[in-house]
Amino acid sequence: SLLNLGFLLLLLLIGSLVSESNGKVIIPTQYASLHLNRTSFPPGFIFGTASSSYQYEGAANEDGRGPSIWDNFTHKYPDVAIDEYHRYKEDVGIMKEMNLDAYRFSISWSRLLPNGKVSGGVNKKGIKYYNDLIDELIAKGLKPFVTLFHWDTPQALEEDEHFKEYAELCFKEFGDRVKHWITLNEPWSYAVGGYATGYAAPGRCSVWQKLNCTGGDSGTEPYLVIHHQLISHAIAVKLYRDKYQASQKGVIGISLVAPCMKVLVGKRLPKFTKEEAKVVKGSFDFVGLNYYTTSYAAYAHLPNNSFPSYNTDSRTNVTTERNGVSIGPKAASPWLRVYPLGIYNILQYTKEKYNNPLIYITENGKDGVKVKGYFAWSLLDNYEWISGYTVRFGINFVDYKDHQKRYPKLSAHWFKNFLVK
Ligand SMILES: N=C(Cc1ccccc1)N[C@@H]1O[C@H](CO[C@@H]2OC[C@@H](O)[C@H](O)[C@H]2O)[C@@H](O)[C@H](O)[C@H]1O
Repeated sequence: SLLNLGFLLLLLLIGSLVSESNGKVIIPTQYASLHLNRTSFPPGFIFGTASSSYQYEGAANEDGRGPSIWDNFTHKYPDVAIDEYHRYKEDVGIMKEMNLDAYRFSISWSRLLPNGKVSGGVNKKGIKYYNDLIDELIAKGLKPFVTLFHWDTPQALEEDEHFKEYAELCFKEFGDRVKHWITLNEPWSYAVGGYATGYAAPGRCSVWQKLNCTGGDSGTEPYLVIHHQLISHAIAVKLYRDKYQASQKGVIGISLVAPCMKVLVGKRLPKFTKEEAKVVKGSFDFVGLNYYTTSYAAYAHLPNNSFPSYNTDSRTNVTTERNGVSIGPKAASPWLRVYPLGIYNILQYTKEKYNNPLIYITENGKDGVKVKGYFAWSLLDNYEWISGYTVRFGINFVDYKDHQKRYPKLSAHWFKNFLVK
């Protein structure tokens, strides 16, 4: 089924990319004859789509939601996103219509805890929204896969850390029906975008890099942020395992992209204490892998007197081409090339290096290992962080000029037929 999953990703990517540009999908002949459908996958294999609260919900200042660092970073934009807060029933209907099995979404921390902490008050309307969404998914036969943190830190918390009590609130309020928890989405992206390059909220980096940052230290902060995210993740997993897993019978993991970082950072790399290491080690029932693309990496010499920065620590120059030849067909985003073999490679690497863990592809994906599920990013075109609405990752089109109306792209039709039970 590795071959099948490889072609699945390729066809979905081609379908979603080609159809958005000119409406026609030309599946190369060598794939057109593929009788690919869900029966090519093990029984119980989960097919879903993924989203996140800040990119989908909108209702940014409605029903008691507090500001997140992204509201701050984008100066209150987007208020609407794609309005899933008001249209979730319609969106669950689209998932049902597409024969999907599951929906991966994230909870807005600042919608539940507008001031970031339980002591600051729990927003009952926020609790109600997620109960309504979870109940609607289950009523339509879809499994909720819930991400606790998808980058939208409550602005009130920029100063300190209360992830554990937020996680406990979610386990208490939703854990009777949510059986798949993802603590963090891509801690690497959050730390690098937010603290090494400043391209993402809260927009910090070393001022000498001239990347429009107002403050920060790209040589130390990205590592501290990842370090504390991993500890927060592990503490939440320990809480779930100690207090909730026996009665609620769910599983908990983390969604990662796959950078590798060791010796080069030296003493700037924060150390885990013995107690911390004990809690972090093995703190997952499954690994969520987010795969988008693969790039070339060539050695890049760093002049001796350079200031330390995450951005140069790997001593590599990452490119999409080698000797003028692209690694794969261009996709909608400048950094994205279609390279299905990359998902095979990262899955095999994860299997061999991390003792063959259970894996869900939580954003775009593939197989050859214990892969239990595949979530396409994304169900709908949405607010794509620093690219706003200029790139479209949805397998359903959203008409931003006509009240966020949803329309299936050709890839949605293809996926629906692939998923017929
Ligand atoms: N976006 C990332 C990781 C990343 C970070 C900075 C630059 C490139 C890629 N990961 C996942 O990719 C998805 C697609 O990412 C888009 O890729 C193209 C970029 O131009 C755009 O800004 C980004 O949102 C996001 O919507 C999900 O929320 C996120 O979990």
